[in-house]
Amino acid sequence: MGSTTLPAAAAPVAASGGLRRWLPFLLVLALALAMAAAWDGYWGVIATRAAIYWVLVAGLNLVVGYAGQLAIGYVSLLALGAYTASALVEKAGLPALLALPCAAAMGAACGAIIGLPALRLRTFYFAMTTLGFATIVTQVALAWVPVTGGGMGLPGPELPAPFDTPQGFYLLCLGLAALSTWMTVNVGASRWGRSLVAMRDAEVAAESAGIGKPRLFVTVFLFSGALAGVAGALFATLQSYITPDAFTFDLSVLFFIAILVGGRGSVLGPLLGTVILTLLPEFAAPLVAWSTFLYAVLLLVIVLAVPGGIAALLDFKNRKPLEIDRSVAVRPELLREVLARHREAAPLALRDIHLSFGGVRAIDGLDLELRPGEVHGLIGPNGSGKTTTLNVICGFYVPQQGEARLGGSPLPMGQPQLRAGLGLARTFQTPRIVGESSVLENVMVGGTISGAASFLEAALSLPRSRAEERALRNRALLCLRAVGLEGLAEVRADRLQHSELRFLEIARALMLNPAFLLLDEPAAGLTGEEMWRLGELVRQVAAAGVGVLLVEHHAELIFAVCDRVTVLNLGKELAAGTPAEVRSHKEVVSAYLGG
Ligand SMILES: Nc1ncnc2c1ncn2[C@@H]1O[C@H](COP(=O)(O)OP(=O)(O)OP(=O)(O)O)[C@@H](O)[C@H]1O
Repeated sequence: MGSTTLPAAAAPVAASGGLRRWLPFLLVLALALAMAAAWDGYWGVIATRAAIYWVLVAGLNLVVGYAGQLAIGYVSLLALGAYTASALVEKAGLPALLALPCAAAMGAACGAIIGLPALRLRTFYFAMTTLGFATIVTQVALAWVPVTGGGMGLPGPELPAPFDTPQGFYLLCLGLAALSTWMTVNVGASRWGRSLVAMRDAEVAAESAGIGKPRLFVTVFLFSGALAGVAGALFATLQSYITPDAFTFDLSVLFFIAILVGGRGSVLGPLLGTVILTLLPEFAAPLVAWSTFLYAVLLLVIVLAVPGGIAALLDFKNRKPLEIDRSVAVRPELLREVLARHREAAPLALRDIHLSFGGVRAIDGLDLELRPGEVHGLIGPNGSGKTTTLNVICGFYVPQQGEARLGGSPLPMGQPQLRAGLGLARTFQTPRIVGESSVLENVMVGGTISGAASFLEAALSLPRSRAEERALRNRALLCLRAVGLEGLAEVRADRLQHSELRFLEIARALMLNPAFLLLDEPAAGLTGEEMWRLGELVRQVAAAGVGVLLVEHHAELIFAVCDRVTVLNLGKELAAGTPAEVRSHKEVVSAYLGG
């Protein structure tokens, strides 16, 4: 049996936290502190502006870079934070330092409002709603003269000592920027960050892992809105006087492009992107009227030349070549440990399921029972309804008729994100993975629902969140060892071969400690040897008490590993029984197996 030799790039998994993760940020912080020591009035203002912009971009990065939402109108939240703080200080006499948390609260509330359409709208449609919101904020700022001062504007809050000098204010902004960085790095490396990226690149896999979009998105929009509100209050102080003209569309574009230039799913990249874009106009002062044009050119260059942005340029470890001739060596004996906790053994049954797509009867009165500890094969010609059946069980399709039961309870139709909690795990006909994340991170997504730490606990890296992350990581490594991929744990998943992606998906599904494992054509694209390793793995999963549904075209694999087989034809059961019974069934032989 071959083995996955460790490539240089995939040296044993080192703890990814620690100094290595923080070193680049500490370097940037040291430079920023050196700036405060050697204070220069002109560059000091620019550095202060960069720090303020970063407070906003750090939160926006979770929305745009991690969750992949095109939120291009975030200048509106900057404006709301600025006006909230300025009006509270100027009109209500609130102390300036208390105005900061009020601006954060306003930003959070409006951030959630901006974010709600993202639950239904995608790509440009969502982008347009954020722009629409920005227009509304500007119009209200112009029209609501008693509070905002209209076109005349308002003085920004004046902070008390020690923040009333340019250096003092710079250090405050720097401190808040450092705090935002620390929190967003923590979030990015937690199950919250992985869930956002999984929603962005593999939504159905995320839902199958039990990740609920509404709670995830609302939390992240609240957080990023709060940071934008704080940035707005600081911006108002920096400007000393605010009018609606200060919150231009160019500023919104700057925030957005800083993330694209920096690279998706990274914090360091967008941080450097923000610094570069804040400095750029200073070096190109004569071209200030061309700033929008320059941003557009920069964006085009990045998209065409370095689609992964600064983060991709800095990703040295994924540049090293992987060994080409590598094979997956499964270790089924580890499954006893992976699947140690047994759920209550109960069958999963479909009764009289009917599902049509327009005139196409994909499933036509199907009964099917999956039993714990058995491998149940589902075979049939192309288009016979195998994947549709799997999607009904997983809640992605709602049948027009029939019911599903898990043990004694009805299985709710639809709601795929609730299946993981019921112990149903699956793989996909075409592997659904997050290409830009590491193999280990992809597998960790499968265990998301085992975590209980809140978003805030993750952001502040509190003990429960840290302990859960450690446990999740160790379990993911164990699952990877079981499927023979531990040597590739730190490699970007999109560098894997097709067969490795199949095993990666199985490792991710095993993270759930499932009661039922549903495999959709897991042997497609595998070599003969890999297919038999897969068969060995599947048998051992069932031996651990898990019910397996194996949708396959490889008849020899099905007959070798299944306890029972159902053959579908045109959405109906053509035959069912033991492999020997099905193999000798006349109609099966003529319709599917061939003479
Ligand atoms: N979302 C959909 N919209 C419309 N028709 C669909 C949809 N999903 C499946 N179908 C149709 O339902 C029928 C069953 O498809 P299904 O994918 O379940 O077959 P299958 O047995 O898994 O085939 P294969 O072995 O090729 O994967 C096919 O005629 C297919 O075209």
